[in-house]
Amino acid sequence: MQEFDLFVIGAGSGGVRCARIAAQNGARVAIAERRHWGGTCVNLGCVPKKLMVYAADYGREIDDARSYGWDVTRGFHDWAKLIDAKDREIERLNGIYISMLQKAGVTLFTGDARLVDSDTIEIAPSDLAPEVQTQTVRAKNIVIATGSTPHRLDIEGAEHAIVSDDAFHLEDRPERVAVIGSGYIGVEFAGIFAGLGSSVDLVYRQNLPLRGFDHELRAHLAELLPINGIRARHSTSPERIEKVEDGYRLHLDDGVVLETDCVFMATGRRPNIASLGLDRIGLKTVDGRIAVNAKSETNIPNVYAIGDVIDTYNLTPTAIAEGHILAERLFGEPGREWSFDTTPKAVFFTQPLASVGLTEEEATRDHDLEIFTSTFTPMRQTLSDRKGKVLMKLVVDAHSNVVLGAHMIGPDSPEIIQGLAIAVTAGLKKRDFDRTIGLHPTSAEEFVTMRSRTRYVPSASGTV
Ligand SMILES: Cc1cc2nc3c(=O)[nH]c(=O)nc-3n(C[C@H](O)[C@H](O)[C@H](O)COP(=O)(O)OP(=O)(O)OC[C@H]3O[C@@H](n4cnc5c(N)ncnc54)[C@H](O)[C@@H]3O)c2cc1C
Ligand SMILES: NC(=O)c1ccc[n+]([C@@H]2O[C@H](COP(=O)([O-])OP(=O)(O)OC[C@H]3O[C@@H](n4cnc5c(N)ncnc54)[C@H](O)[C@@H]3O)[C@@H](O)[C@H]2O)c1
Repeated sequence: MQEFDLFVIGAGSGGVRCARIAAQNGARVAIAERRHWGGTCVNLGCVPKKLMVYAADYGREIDDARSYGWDVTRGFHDWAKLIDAKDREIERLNGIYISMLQKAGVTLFTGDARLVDSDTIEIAPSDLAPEVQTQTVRAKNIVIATGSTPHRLDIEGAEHAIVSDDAFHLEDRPERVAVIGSGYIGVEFAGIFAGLGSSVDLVYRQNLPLRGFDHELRAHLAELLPINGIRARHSTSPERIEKVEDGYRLHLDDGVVLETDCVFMATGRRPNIASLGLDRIGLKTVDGRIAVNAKSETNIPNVYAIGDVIDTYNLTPTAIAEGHILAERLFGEPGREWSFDTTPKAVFFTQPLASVGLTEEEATRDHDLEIFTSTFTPMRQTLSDRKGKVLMKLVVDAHSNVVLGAHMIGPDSPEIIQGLAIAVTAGLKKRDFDRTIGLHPTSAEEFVTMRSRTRYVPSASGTV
């Protein structure tokens, strides 16, 4: 039987990084993948999503170019061509992931891996390689990096709905789409479909989209939805989906019935733990996720878990960081520190949103706050008369002057907030922002020229 120092289950963002760094530190490493090399981000997540966001952006840019003197009209968008080009790019990336692992000396297994006991793994044939023989191997350490899968609501007719995995492979673009859920995926795909010409309804339970983001940003996003051709159906939940001759009817609990060609459930994801044989070794789970401590350790010595399967941050850079730290701790020099608390986040909507640090609602629990905001029309939109203002916001501790959070909705906000994430991670003060000279003319310079405080917010706990 083959034996390894480390066996990684799942070749996604976290697993690939963990395997590569461990192998580069001299460990004998193997990795198993059952579906697609590179995992969700590369195949059914960040990468294809961003390519589709770009596709939608081009349509608007063609419209706006006319105001700048270009004699162009928005023609027909060829959905099949986009999907084909996207698939070719992803195939290229799959190859890069495979060769990167091989170059690092990692042994690759294609198939469905499960635990036989705490140091034995069985790899059975999967859809990616139905012809392979079942194999059993041994490993001193096992990392579970199996990611997550879209969750479907348990309502009548749920089988008629698509989830994000399907959205990347639709043969045609639906003319009418009803998106359920206003988290990351719901908001991003509402923007993609509307941008490409579909008629979009966004159905969500709360009064504002994107729970968890800064309230002021969420309110601003709610104003931008109709400007971008999206009908917000807020404060309502889906009851059932009915198949009708020319599509579907989505029945909502406020009595509204939406006629649509496609119901898209963007209602969260669940960790992939079902087929891993966790019960067999007594591995502890909590609410469907693998329970780990701050060192990615499970309750079974030498079995670790990272990424979406632990359901903590559920982002690619955090899965990568967890994999890297773990590999260095097990086989190398534990080196760098990573600041998970200041993980920046972005939602790639038509006017993207991005945030780093605390929201006003989070910060006010323990801090007296000074809030700085700026709302303006970006210069690029002035000639084109495109609607939709930029909102920028700094959340500052009133006593220490430390910038606790930076938030923005508007063009290029993810690129701008990535830079500001360094400042927030470094604990810089508002006066450091103030002494920074602007880069003109940009939208970003507004972050260093917000001089007048918009409001003072005393701590909600009243104890500061
Ligand atoms: C539509 C969408 C858009 C997203 N956009 C972004 C974004 O813009 N930015 C961002 O930071 N994050 C984004 N994410 C989230 C990001 O993709 C995930 O957080 C990230 O991929 C998690 O990495 P992971 O390694 O934990 O899991 P994954 O990347 O999901 O990898 C897990 C791998 O394990 C394999 N596997 C599972 N079980 C087994 C088994 N038993 N045997 C063998 N292999 C197995 C799976 O096939 C998969 O390839 C997006 C997600 C989605 C769905
Ligand atoms: N840009 C990015 O970084 C990015 C993009 C896409 C996905 N992701 C990651 O993938 C994860 C999954 O994305 P997601 O959008 O599916 O999940 P999410 O948790 O962000 O949003 C889920 C949505 O479904 C709704 N919902 C859940 N149960 C419901 C019910 N019973 N009835 C009605 N509505 C219900 C929620 O209210 C919410 O609006 C995200 O949390 C994020 O970590 C990140």
